[in-house]
Amino acid sequence: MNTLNPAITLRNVTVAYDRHPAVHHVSGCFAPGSLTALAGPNGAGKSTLLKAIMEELPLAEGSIDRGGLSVRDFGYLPQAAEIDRHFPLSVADTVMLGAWREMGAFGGATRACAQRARKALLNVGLEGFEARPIGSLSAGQFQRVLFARLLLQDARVMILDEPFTAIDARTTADLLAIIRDWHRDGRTVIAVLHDFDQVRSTFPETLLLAREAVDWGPTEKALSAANLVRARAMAEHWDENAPHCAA
Ligand SMILES: Nc1ncnc2c1ncn2[C@@H]1O[C@H](COP(=O)(O)OP(=O)(O)OP(=O)(O)O)[C@@H](O)[C@H]1O
Repeated sequence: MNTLNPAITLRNVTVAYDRHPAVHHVSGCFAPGSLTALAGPNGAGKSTLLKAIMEELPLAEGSIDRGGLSVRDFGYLPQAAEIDRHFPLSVADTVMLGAWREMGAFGGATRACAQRARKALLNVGLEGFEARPIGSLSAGQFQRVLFARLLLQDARVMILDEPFTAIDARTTADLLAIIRDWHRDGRTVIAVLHDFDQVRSTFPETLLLAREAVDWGPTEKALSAANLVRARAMAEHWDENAPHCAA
């Protein structure tokens, strides 16, 4: 992995659907090599913010500085519900998609790449699953495959949207260990999480979002009782039809 790691800086980021803001005036910086949980109530704008960072949604206002990297340099795990598992792809092919840049558009899988895919599958506990169609996997096994794909992609920035939803404790522990390894390697990791115990045990930084940033900094401070009460109160008063910048 290239050790030159960029900061991702948000300046007054506002994202709206049909002119109704889902993320409002968020500013701050994911420092190089930081490990940040993105937390907040349902509808707080967490997925929306990740999609904006990944350029899947346009900004209504503000800017995002990716430190000279393109989103194609980022590893991205969308929410499970957004991933189509009906493609007739094998586990090995799915993992090797993580190396598409090395393979080129028509290059096909190199032997080295297939070897790395096997190693990545070993790392996520799926040795021997190479030929299985992805449609036949359990939710937890499929999540392991997606982590193997990220391992192959070897990106300096990893963006994960609810990586542990509907995943059992054993798989969650294994995948959290991979996230800790990424952090030790100096990668920048941002993950949407709902389990505050997981956040407190593994994520040094937290952005607590309730459409606006309630707090962004060291996890213990960001997830203080007062901040959580504030985030919940903000969620109770959301007006889904509020116009852009009414707040
Ligand atoms: N495609 C869309 N069109 C219109 N509104 C949307 C769309 N996607 C999300 N929203 C709205 O934007 C707001 C933020 O949604 P988002 O999915 O970003 O929240 P979240 O914090 O990720 O929530 P959760 O914890 O429930 O996954 C919600 O009010 C949601 O209804």
